[in-house]
Amino acid sequence: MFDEPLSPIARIPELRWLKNIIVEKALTRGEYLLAGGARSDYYIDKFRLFSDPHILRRIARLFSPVISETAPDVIGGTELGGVIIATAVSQMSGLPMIVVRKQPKQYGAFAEEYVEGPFTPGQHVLLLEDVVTSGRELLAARARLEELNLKVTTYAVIARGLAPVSSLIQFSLPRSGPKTEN
Ligand SMILES: O=P(O)(O)OC[C@H]1O[C@H](OP(=O)(O)OP(=O)(O)O)[C@H](O)[C@@H]1O
Ligand SMILES: O=C(O)c1cc(=O)[nH]c(=O)[nH]1
Repeated sequence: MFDEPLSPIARIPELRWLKNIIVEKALTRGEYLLAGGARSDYYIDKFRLFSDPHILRRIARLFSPVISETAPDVIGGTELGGVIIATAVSQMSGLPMIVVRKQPKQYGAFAEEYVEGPFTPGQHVLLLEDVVTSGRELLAARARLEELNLKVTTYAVIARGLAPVSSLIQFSLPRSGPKTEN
């Protein structure tokens, strides 16, 4: 399915690379309000990663063992960053892609719908998110798909909080450094 599938062992240095590239390119320090309402003194600016085609492609490849293990019919992406990841993974895997909006579209053929893209009830969706902190956005997106009778496996690139969500890496800073306050 993939041009050069990564074995589980090969993934370990790749995950080290992912952590290093986050620190090098995407980690910023300051006082931030996060999507879930918590405050944090660091922020992972994921678009600094996804805007680089080489980095995005390499992140997408990290999902190849996840796809082999879960065998989804469709890749799902959460608005906005999850859609970028899902698109890259769809390109890599050849699997079709659907998107889950934060708010329903107000017009057009999909008015009032949260989910766009072709699917069949009963299909298995691998729903991808970029960064998970509380898990609220990802679980809301998952519920939207389940309402449409889809089976869902959720997976994030980065989990930075305590939410019980599978992810490529769990990112945290040392205790003496900045941390999220919930
Ligand atoms: O786990 P949670 O506490 O729900 O927070 C994580 C959410 O925060 C980010 O969304 P944001 O609105 O920053 O991202 P976007 O730019 O991708 O829309 C991220 O993409 C998740 O959707
Ligand atoms: O929880 C968030 O809103 C969040 C944290 C983070 O580090 N990066 C991001 O894109 N969102």
